[in-house]
Amino acid sequence: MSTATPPVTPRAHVLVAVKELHVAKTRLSGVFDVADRTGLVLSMLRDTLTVVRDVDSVVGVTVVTPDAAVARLARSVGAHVYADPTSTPVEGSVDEQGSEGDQGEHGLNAALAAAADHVRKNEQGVDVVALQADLPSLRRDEFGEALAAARTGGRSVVVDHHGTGTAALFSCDPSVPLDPQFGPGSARRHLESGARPLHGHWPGLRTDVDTADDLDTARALGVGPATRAALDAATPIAASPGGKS
Ligand SMILES: Nc1nc2c(ncn2[C@@H]2O[C@H](COP(=O)(O)OP(=O)(O)OP(=O)(O)O)[C@@H](O)[C@H]2O)c(=O)[nH]1
Ligand SMILES: C=C(OP(=O)(O)O)C(=O)O
Repeated sequence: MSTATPPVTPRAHVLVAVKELHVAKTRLSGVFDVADRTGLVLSMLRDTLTVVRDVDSVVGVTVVTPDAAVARLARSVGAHVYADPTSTPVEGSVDEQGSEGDQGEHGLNAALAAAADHVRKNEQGVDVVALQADLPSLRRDEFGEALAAARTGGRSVVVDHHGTGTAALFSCDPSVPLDPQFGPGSARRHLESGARPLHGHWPGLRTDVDTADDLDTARALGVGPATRAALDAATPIAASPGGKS
């Protein structure tokens, strides 16, 4: 009789954080007005979530946000919603909301850490991933390969295409906190805090869009259908007569 331990089927829960839309993508304010920036953020989020939810080992996706429109989009593509514990609650019912106690920490990393704790409390043994929300060129096979590479243990990171930011942060050991340290220069912080760099040719996964140059890079790689439609509908400021602001 075999005494071999059956292989553990990989199970990952992906966290995607999005701030209030009206203050999103400020680095694109010279290219698009706030309406087009909002449309672009939502379309990139839709494309990112649509790819990720179809990856075999992904058993759940949670969008971490204080924004009601972002929450509605998340639910429309089958994601859960976790309201930022550090900002005004999302209108209407949310799946979960950070407690008042989280008010002591602020911003993105507090929100992601709180959401990761919540997911791990409810889904024993699941791997947790913090993934950027602005990956319009992300491909299913890339994310599947990165997840498989992360599963070799512990906490790991996919560095972005600039070599300074973080495209994705993984913790594949329930005893290892995700410990998100996103923000400018986050790749160094994640590596210095012990995350393993994951090496793979994943251009779509590594191309998060924050600047006009990033957008050109993503366009060259090819973007998802929602992002393509948003870009086709947008009016770049330089192209409009008198310039929109
Ligand atoms: N839920 C949540 N998401 C955040 C917060 N701060 C930033 N984010 C998200 O984290 C990612 C990186 O944030 P930033 O680079 O600061 O914001 P951005 O909108 O991408 O771009 P800029 O405004 O040009 O800096 C984006 O997807 C943001 O929407 C926060 O406090 N809460
Ligand atoms: C937040 C980050 O990146 P960006 O500001 O480019 O979205 C990051 O790389 O940690």
